Amino acid sequence: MANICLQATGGGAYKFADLFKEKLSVSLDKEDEMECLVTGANFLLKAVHQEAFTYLDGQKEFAQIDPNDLYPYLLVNIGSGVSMIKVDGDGKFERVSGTSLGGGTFWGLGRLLTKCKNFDELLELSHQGNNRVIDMLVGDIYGGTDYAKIGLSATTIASSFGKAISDNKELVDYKPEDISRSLLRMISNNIGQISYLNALRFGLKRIFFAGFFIRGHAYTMDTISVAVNFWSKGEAEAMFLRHEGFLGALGAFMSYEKQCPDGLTVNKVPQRFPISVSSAGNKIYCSMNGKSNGNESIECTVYGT
Ligand SMILES: Nc1ncnc2c1ncn2[C@@H]1O[C@H](COP(=O)(O)OP(=O)(O)O)[C@@H](O)[C@H]1O
Ligand SMILES: CC(C)(COP(=O)(O)O)[C@@H](O)C(=O)NCCC(=O)O
Repeated sequence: MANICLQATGGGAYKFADLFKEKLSVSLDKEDEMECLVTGANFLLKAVHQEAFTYLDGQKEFAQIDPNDLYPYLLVNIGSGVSMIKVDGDGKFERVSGTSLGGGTFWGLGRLLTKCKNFDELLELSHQGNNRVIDMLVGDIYGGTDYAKIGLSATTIASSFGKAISDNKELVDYKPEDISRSLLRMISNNIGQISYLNALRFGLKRIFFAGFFIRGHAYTMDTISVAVNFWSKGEAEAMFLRHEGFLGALGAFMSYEKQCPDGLTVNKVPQRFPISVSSAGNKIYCSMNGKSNGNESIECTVYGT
């Protein structure tokens, strides 16, 4: 069997390399995860029409991104954990921060606390939940009133899951949907806050949130947006990417160009839309056809030799 080599990234490219080789005779060419995330994000933000959008109060608004005025920005990738990367250009970046409280925390704690069998079920539950049942609000502490002097309204979460200490209840007394909702808010709020602080630290105006954790979920995006808005006192805005979960894969895919400059003719994107990233005989395609209505997916096809 011919030896196929695939560009791969992330921990899995290391963890499963032997398995791919043994079972499929496929070699994994390991591409750096941060580099791939940045390459993927830069490509999408420059080439895809209506890639970035804001999301607040259920309103999705596409952002006009000028490819010539993209940098610097903060890229926040929420996978199992969270990486925060300051991006200054193509291939120019620094991972400035991160947090271990990420998508894995939401899914892991959620699984333990609710017995949900999969991520989608847990996410779905959060739709119906009410976090006030479990979260301790400022009003719970201040007898129903705001703490206006320091800018905290009665409905602000004072302590995530804090009500569980005073309720004399057991886990079984809480509804899984309320637990899921509190958990989602806790994780999303925390990520939003740390991201904003890092943007502030480096004077970055734009924060793009991506990663498979987001999954276009309204409440997740809303919570992150509110957190960024709250902590920045309205100065900063969270932005999301339509192809949020595929930055790394896209970056790894695009590294074919770097790996095989002679054997592959990769066309530069001639215009922002429609996309025709690559064409290499019968080896690689990355295309998005037709007029954009904001809902297309990008198709990437890789053929081994
Ligand atoms: N169908 C799903 N199954 C499991 N996790 C999912 C799913 N959809 C979204 N997620 C979220 O994505 C996270 C993993 O993101 P991913 O980018 O794949 O991380 P990693 O790079 O660590 O593999 C999970 O921790 C979970 O929060
Ligand atoms: C180690 C990782 C880069 C791996 O990426 P992931 O698979 O989570 O997408 C990421 O989980 C991470 O940045 N964790 C946070 C570590 C920290 O800064 O505390």
